[in-house]
Amino acid sequence: MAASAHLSRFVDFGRKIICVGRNYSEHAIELGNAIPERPLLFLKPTSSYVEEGSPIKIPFGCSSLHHEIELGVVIKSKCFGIKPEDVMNHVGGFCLALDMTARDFQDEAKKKGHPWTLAKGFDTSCPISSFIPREKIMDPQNIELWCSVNGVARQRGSTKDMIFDVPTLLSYISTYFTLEPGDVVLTGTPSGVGPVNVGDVIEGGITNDLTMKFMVEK
Ligand SMILES: CC(=O)CC(=O)C(=O)O
Ligand SMILES: [Mg+2]
Repeated sequence: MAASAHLSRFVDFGRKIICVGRNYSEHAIELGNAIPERPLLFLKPTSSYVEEGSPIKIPFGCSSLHHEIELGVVIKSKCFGIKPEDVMNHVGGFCLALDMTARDFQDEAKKKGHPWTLAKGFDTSCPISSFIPREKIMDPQNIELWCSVNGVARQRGSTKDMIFDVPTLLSYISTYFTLEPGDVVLTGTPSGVGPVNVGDVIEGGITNDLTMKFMVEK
């Protein structure tokens, strides 16, 4: 099956998008958050997906939309309660994603102890790259991710610096959620997150490999 066909399958099937927060200590610190003792999870609806060629839209009432570049892991087979040493057998490949975050909504939710659903799950909050087959990424803990806005570097980080590595994350998630083909796990963002405005162009990439580009619109 062609790589792009695989991508449209996971979008069309409407599977889960499970996100990990605060998985890089520098990022947790830059936003004044504690380093988590276990993975911090939240969900995005599948209506948040946006592919290259379509814009990211600033949600109504948001005055601080932030980019967060992240490595995504695409699940290929159903599993539940899987050990870290076995869980990679259920990974079909990877993708690059932006966990677009309405930071003002999130700050308000955090203060009130409310969920992050609006801040993280609005339409177009999950821009996603083409599918990267598993064989192209031999070691998911040695990937350099970058993000720029209007050609100016904002984020650059290595997946070596994740607090919880990919097998640990997937195993933890599978303790509570059945992972299914087409599910995507966003593994958290390195430091350097920041605001974007109407007309900005966000580019993201994996060094020496894939790039993706998205315009920001009202
Ligand atoms: C503070 C956050 O928004 C957490 C998050 O999404 C992350 O990637 O870290
Ligand atoms: Mg994130």
